[in-house]
Amino acid sequence: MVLAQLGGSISRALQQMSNATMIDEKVLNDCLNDITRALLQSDVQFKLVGDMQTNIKKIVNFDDLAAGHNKRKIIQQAIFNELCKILDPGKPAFTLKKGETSVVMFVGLQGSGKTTTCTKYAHYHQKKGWKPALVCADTFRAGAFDQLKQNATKAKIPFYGRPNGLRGNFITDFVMIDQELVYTESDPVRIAVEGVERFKKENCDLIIVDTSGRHKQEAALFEEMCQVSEATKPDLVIFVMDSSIGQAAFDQAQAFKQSVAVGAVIVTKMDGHAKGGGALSAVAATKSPVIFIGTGELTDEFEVFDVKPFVSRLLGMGDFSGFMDKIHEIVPMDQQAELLQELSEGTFTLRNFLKMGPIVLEAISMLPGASQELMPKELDSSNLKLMNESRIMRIARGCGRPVRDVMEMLEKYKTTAKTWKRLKISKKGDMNAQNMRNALPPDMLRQLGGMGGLQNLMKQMGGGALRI
Ligand SMILES: Nc1nc2c(ncn2[C@@H]2O[C@H](COP(=O)(O)OP(=O)(O)OP(=O)(O)O)[C@@H](O)[C@H]2O)c(=O)[nH]1
Repeated sequence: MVLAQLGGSISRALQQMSNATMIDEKVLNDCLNDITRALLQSDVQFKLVGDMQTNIKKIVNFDDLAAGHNKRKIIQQAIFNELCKILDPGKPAFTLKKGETSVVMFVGLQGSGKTTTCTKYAHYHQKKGWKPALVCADTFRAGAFDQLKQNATKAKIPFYGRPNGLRGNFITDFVMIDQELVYTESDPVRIAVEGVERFKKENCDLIIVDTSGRHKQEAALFEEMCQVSEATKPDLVIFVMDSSIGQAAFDQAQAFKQSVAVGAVIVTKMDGHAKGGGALSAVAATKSPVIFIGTGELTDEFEVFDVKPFVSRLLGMGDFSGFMDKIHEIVPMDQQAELLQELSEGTFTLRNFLKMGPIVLEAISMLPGASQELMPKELDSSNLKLMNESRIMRIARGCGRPVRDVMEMLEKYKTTAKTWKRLKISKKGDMNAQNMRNALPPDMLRQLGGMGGLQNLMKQMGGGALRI
């Protein structure tokens, strides 16, 4: 997972501070230096890091803190808040209104994942009862229209666009497709307007306009993007950003923000292993909220983004509400009672694991102490006793998959079952602080401020007990 390394480094710095017998200015400075180093190594912009350090020092002023104050907690909270501040501009994104047509335009650098994300966004809203449509105003990249057409067809979403003619010195009006002459259009403004008008007539309530990828150095393409925006008058412009973007992120994002009215951000490829700090800087540059993240190439590998649970997860403190949402999403209604029964007994069968698929690992990664950084280590070091060699070979032959795949699946199952057993969720689906305490590694519990800190955290995350 992107930012896993940064999250791990910050958690370790906090952990070291927690281990100190007394928190004084030196301990705080050491902790802040470690965090600063980790942020800079992850490509977070220098100025952002400097501001963060200054703000934390202002909040944690040892002269002002009376004896008896829990300095450890105040420092942790200040770091948490500062990380949230980078990602949260403090204003909500435009919300689509049912019964009205909204036009949403996607912009971003080349290859950031706009076309893929347009379909994900449309599909997400389609599932929620919207009537979305896709318009391909990317006449620059050969194959962009075909990609959108293919994605849209698969997701059963209406689309509009034309195969692109040649750009540059030659503009052709026709191309041969499947032995037929097809009229092409290379003016993205015209296509965007035609598409929006058509879908307005068809009473679509969410019209998504995909545009070409561009860099700030490409003045003509930036001008073209402004023209598409002026012509279609989008209610919301979404800046799509690849999470692996490095140091150049801040300037690029700022250039987009200065040219069109970026109102929200979607960060893609969060399933990768990039450092991710550049993406944090770019989000800050847009001063717009992140609304979704892309977690894979598939259409439903897309998550609503919430700042606090995300930062909490990044720091290894877990995202309980996200965990429960995921479980709710992946377990069919009619199977939930059976699963609850198993969870209440602290058991988790292989059958259940297979039913839920690999996505369960994603859910497990939201639990405290189960950071993405740690999980592969756990998987690699586990030894499965249940299955002997001949059984594994037989399963591999039976399903026509390599033995390695079977082994990998069993290892994943074992890790999942172990975490599940530790959690022991009640039959009603409650996960109370006591259960959590049992599930947490002792170090982590100390870092959260003991049982009291844990109870507070659970309150913040949606009540003392969370329901499935
Ligand atoms: N792993 C992963 N891959 C992604 C994600 N989102 C997009 N991709 C992949 O990124 C590549 C580029 O995605 P596109 O959607 O074509 O990007 P684009 O921004 O439309 O590209 P241009 O139109 O050339 O600017 C494709 O291979 C996608 O499958 C994601 O969340 N995770």
